[in-house]
Amino acid sequence: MSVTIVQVVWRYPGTVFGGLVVLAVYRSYGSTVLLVVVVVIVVVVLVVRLGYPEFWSVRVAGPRFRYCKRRSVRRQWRGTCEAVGLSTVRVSHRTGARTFWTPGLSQLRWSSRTGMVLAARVRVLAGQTVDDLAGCAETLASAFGARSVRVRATGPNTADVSWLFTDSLAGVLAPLPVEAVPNLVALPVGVQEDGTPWRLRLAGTHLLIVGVTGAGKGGVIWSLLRALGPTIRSGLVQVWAVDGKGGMELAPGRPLFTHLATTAETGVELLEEAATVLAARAARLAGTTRKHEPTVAEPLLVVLVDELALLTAYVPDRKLRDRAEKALAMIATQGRAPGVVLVAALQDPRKEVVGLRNLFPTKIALRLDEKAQVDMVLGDGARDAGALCHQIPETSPGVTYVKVDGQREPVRVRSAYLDDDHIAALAIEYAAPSDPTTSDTGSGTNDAPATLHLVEDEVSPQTGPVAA
Ligand SMILES: Nc1ncnc2c1ncn2[C@@H]1O[C@H](COP(=O)(O)OP(=O)(O)OP(=O)(O)O)[C@@H](O)[C@H]1O
Repeated sequence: MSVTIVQVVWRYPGTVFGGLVVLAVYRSYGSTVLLVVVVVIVVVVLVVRLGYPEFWSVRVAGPRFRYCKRRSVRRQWRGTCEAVGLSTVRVSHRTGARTFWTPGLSQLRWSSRTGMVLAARVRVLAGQTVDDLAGCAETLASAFGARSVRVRATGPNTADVSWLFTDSLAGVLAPLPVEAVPNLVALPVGVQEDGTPWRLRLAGTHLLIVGVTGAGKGGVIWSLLRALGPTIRSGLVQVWAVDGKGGMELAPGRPLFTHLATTAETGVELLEEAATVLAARAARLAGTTRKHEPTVAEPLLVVLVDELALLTAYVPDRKLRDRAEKALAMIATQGRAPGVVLVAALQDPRKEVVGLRNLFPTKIALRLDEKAQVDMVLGDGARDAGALCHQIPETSPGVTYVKVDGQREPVRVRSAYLDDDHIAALAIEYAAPSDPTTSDTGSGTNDAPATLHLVEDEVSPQTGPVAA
């Protein structure tokens, strides 16, 4: 009997406490006072709930929801595992007793309050793999009323499991604060669906950004440029941009770019010049270091190409196309170590459009037309692992799946959005130092001159390396 009472108190502490209070008031003051107290409480609750909905949701409903969900996951974990086939039964040879073994659940906590993400560490049983756990993700989500469940391997038999109860990527994300000393291997450009920042590596990689027209490639590019702002202004990073659409996309940020090419011809010349810089750097660095440290004398060179296909697949002049492909291949295959990074945006991921796809270590896939394109961009198995780019609604530009370095599973993220005013302010605040090597006047969409000199020939004294 006493065990049953303890169990009831343990299971329903709020109800038991409330009942005891009601009983105490009734015994001490009688039924009239109890009625008055109940009416006052009901009125206060109704006034707060209807009159102050935000306060109610933040201070009352939210904490109650989090408390109940956490408790129900903890309590129903074993039963749910049994139901989805993650538990095993072992029978003792000696006594014949049956024991249920369930994957261990630990560190159960709310990792993001705004994003409503309940996270835990799960250790699978001997004979199981993290893939077995991931295979039950949908059932684990519906069992606890979550929108989705993400399973991320942290070891051969452990995984971080996250229950997502709301879509934290539903709203437009305002431009993020700019860090005074940007970290070139973790630039904040948006938010991940668990509410944590989405940070992009730039140094030592190449970035491919793919999405149909209107998918929000611009949001990713401008967020990246914003995060780079202080390094662009100080000259530690130079952005050489090619806008295949005649400057329509990138021209508003003209002061940020050391060079901006707006035609196929000048775009190809710019790529070739970047390849020349790369070759010179590589020859100089050969045998001394394998890692480029950006300095003002030798900055990280970001070759930004918006609509890559306009330089490759759609150029009618075959010679020009071959030159573009040759320069791109050189940058993509050899550019990372000497600090020449390619960031390319593209609408159509088909192989004939970009044969270089596999040379981009970081791939970002926004909304795509067909499900077959998901694996084309993010790699084999990405769609099965949860990258549903073809299901991103048109009403959610900027929502993206990305393979974060070191993670097997694609992560759903959303880039911040910069409107025209933000871009104009960005261009003024973080304008690149004027480059005496170019005849570019910096007014609008001037193309890069046909011949650019090597950056290291013409620059001011070296400053310290950037934080990386
Ligand atoms: N991160 C974002 N958050 C919210 N809205 C966005 C975001 N990025 C873009 N948008 C909206 O979507 C529209 C299209 O975005 P954008 O021009 O960046 O698409 P795109 O993929 O570059 O298309 P295209 O290839 O045709 O240039 C923008 O005008 C803007 O209204």
